[in-house]
Amino acid sequence: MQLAELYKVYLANPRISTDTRKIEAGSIFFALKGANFNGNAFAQEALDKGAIYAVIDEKKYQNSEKCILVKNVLKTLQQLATLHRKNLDIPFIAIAGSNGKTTTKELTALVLAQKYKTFATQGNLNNHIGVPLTILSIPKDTEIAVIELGANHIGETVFLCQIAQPTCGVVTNIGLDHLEGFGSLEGVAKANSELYKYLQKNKGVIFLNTNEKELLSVLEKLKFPKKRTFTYPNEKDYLHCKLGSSDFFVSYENEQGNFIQTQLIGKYNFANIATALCIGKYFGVAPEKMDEAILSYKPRNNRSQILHQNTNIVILDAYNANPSSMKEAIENFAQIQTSQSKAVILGQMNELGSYSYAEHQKLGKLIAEKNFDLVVLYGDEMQPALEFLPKAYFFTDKFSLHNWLKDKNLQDWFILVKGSRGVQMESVLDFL
Ligand SMILES: CC(=O)N[C@H]1[C@@H](OP(=O)(O)OP(=O)(O)OC[C@H]2O[C@@H](n3ccc(=O)[nH]c3=O)[C@H](O)[C@@H]2O)O[C@H](CO)[C@@H](O)[C@@H]1O[C@H](C)C(=O)N[C@@H](C)C(=O)N[C@H](CCC(=O)N[C@@H](CCC[C@@H](N)C(=O)O)C(=O)O)C(=O)O
Ligand SMILES: Nc1ncnc2c1ncn2[C@@H]1O[C@H](COP(=O)(O)OP(=O)(O)OP(=O)(O)O)[C@@H](O)[C@H]1O
Ligand SMILES: C[C@@H](N)C(=O)N[C@H](C)C(=O)O
Repeated sequence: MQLAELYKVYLANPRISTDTRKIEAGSIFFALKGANFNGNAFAQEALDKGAIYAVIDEKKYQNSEKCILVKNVLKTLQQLATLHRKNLDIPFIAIAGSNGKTTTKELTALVLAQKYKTFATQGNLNNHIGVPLTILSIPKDTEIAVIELGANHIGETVFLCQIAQPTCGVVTNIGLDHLEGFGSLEGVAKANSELYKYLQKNKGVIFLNTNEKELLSVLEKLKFPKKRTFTYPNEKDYLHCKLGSSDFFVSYENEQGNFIQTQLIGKYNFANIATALCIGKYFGVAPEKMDEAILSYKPRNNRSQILHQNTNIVILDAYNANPSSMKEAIENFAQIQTSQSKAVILGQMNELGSYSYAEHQKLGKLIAEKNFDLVVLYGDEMQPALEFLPKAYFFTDKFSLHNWLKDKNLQDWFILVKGSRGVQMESVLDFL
């Protein structure tokens, strides 16, 4: 079937499913191929469960007129999203960068929703499949879209830009994430500059955190026109961060000179808040409405959450980890004043490739400088950190870690839990 024809089918039934385990009746099923399954094999099941069409790319599975045969299902999904985006004449704000994309995206969407019908990426659906699915979920009456772009290799951001066609964009920061794929910090900078280059070519606007020196140097090299850059802080900047030491939530000073206490911890989250306010200001959202929006945001899903776990207070920051975000989280944890004993329970940082040894070693050094009362490390790749931490407890299997924590029976501790997604450090919660 031709793309234009498929687009008509989509417009009449604008819901897409890719998974028969959570299929929506009335949706069009796209049979993707993945590491574990061939989606084509689920086409019939999708139709049986209420999908109105199944888009497949293997003829042998075409056993009804409801099966639409295309050359490549993934490419078709991406092309359909590109076409749909072209037909949405609204601002698209792309959020890229090493750390803080999802939080910045959530805050920005809440701020913009005070004035516009806003649509934002759900959860973390930010890759070559997630971005097309996001775009194909955008309702017709949407006035503004906030789209997260994820990447772990060079070329991926520009590819996603061609689908999402952003009119504005933010690179949150350039840090040491996904070094295996990006190759180096320069690689991370190059990958993120793909968004800037796209916006440069298409006369877009960028929102810039001028505290991020790496971003400034990328822009300098690109000679991005200043008049299309909306920055913070600037001369008239009204935002000041105040990190209380007794209450650890981030406060900021608003235009009226009042301190707004948010539900977010960590100075790093101030940058995310400031970006959202900067974008809101650009789009004319009233300052008091923006404050309301920021105040309402409470992080979920393992991202810098504060939990009261029996008698312990836990900062659960186990959504992901890389050298930059680990450093921020540890420094923030160290500066919080409390009478409680402090423990860090940290899982290994994934996707660091040849940097893994040295970066885990550096992490060990940083932790040692902070003199926490208890250090617990998990994962094979954490081993080099032990060089600086002779008293740390180290585990390479979850069963032993959990049993040890259960026996230790920590009471009235202040605990930071962080690690890469792959090591799922949130599992320790049941033993705290
Ligand atoms: C293809 C797919 O969507 N897979 C999801 C699926 O995985 P599963 O292992 O079960 O199956 P397969 O992938 O092999 O299956 C192929 C298809 O068959 C379907 N199917 C399977 C069984 C069945 O009974 N019925 C079926 O219909 C199946 O649904 C497939 O369509 O399920 C998993 C559990 O829900 C999903 O995790 C898996 O999703 C994959 C990983 C995915 O890419 N999903 C995107 C929608 C997405 O955006 N996911 C984000 C995470 C993005 C991310 O990691 N971003 C990175 C940077 C980008 C890196 C990029 N280069 C990359 O490679 O991704 C970042 O740092 O932010 C998310 O889920 O949060
Ligand atoms: N501005 C920031 N600078 C450094 N680290 C940050 C920043 N914002 C968030 N983090 C850290 O990153 C973790 C994940 O936050 P968030 O999900 O917002 O980032 P992300 O870039 O979307 O991550 P991912 O690419 O994995 O989706 C947080 O729990 C926190 O530890
Ligand atoms: C979860 C995914 N978005 C990510 O950031 N992965 C890195 C490698 C991690 O989990 O730390």
